Amino acid sequence: MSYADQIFKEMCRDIIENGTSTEGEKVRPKWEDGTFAYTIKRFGVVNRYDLSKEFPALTLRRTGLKSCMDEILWIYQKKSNNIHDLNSHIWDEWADEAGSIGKAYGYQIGVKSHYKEGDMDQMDRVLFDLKQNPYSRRIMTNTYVFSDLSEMHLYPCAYGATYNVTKKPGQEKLVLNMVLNQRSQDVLAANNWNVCQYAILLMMVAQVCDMVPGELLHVIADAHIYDRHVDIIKELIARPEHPAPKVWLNPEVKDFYAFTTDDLHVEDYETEPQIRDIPIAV
Ligand SMILES: Nc1nc(=O)c2c([nH]1)NC[C@@H]1CN(c3ccc(C(=O)N[C@@H](CCC(=O)O)C(=O)O)cc3)CN21
Ligand SMILES: O=c1ccn([C@H]2C[C@H](O)[C@@H](COP(=O)(O)O)O2)c(=O)[nH]1
Repeated sequence: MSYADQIFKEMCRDIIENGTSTEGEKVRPKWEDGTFAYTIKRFGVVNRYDLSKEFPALTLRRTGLKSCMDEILWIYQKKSNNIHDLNSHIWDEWADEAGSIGKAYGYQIGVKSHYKEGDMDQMDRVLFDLKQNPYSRRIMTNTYVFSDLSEMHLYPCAYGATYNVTKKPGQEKLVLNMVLNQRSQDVLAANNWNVCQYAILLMMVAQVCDMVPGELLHVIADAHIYDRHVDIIKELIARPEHPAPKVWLNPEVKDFYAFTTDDLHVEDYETEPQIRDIPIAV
């Protein structure tokens, strides 16, 4: 059975049983009808996924893996902050008339910094370091740039990815691991979405650096279930589980900038029915 389902079920039970309600607190997001969107929240959730064992897709309902990858390419490969470069509509509510979400996500990944080897943006620096100095403990991206927050339409939620390489005795290739730091997580709408996204990013980066993907450690400060999602979550975690799907990338791709969603292959992804029209707090 998919390990991601078990982690998800345990996390949701923990939030419902041991979390606290934000009702009555001053909260930011609202539902479409203007009422405040309260949550049950749990501070400090840490989940660990081992990509060498299986891909961390939920089978309790289907995660749109191609759409996940499309958003991750939007941020880390196209380095775009414009929804016209994205094939899904998940960011529409946060875009202005020109389609921009402000100086968030992809914009920050594309900002160049000066290094002694020359000027590089955040993603190029990660690829450079992993190839030149793989055992460095300084390989990361960060989109939570304080000086630009006032120009972001939504502050980055999954804001930091730290890459860390391990050398396993007897194993030919180096293992690439990642810590994903997230300050805020809408568990129903985006937990498995974010997990699968960064799993795919880790697989892409490992492949172009001739490494194998290892562990993805997901650190969440505020893991929450919105009030209008609680009953949906209760029904979801009562569902049966299926085995994890087989997910792989086209092995021919050796350049990070050459990947497209056509290079993602998914087989045997058996799931419980999709939940349509999940309300999103804006
Ligand atoms: N309240 C809230 N939750 C979020 O997850 C979220 C935000 N706001 N704001 C910015 C982005 C947008 N995100 C979203 C928005 C919508 C879906 C959503 O409707 N997902 C559908 C499937 C969409 C698809 O496959 O194309 C789902 O069934 O989960 C997911 C993530 C994640 N982020
Ligand atoms: O990748 C994402 C982006 C957004 N979210 C969720 C987490 C929160 O529910 C909202 C953002 O609201 P804040 O008040 O800024 O925390 O969006 C997510 O889970 N994953």
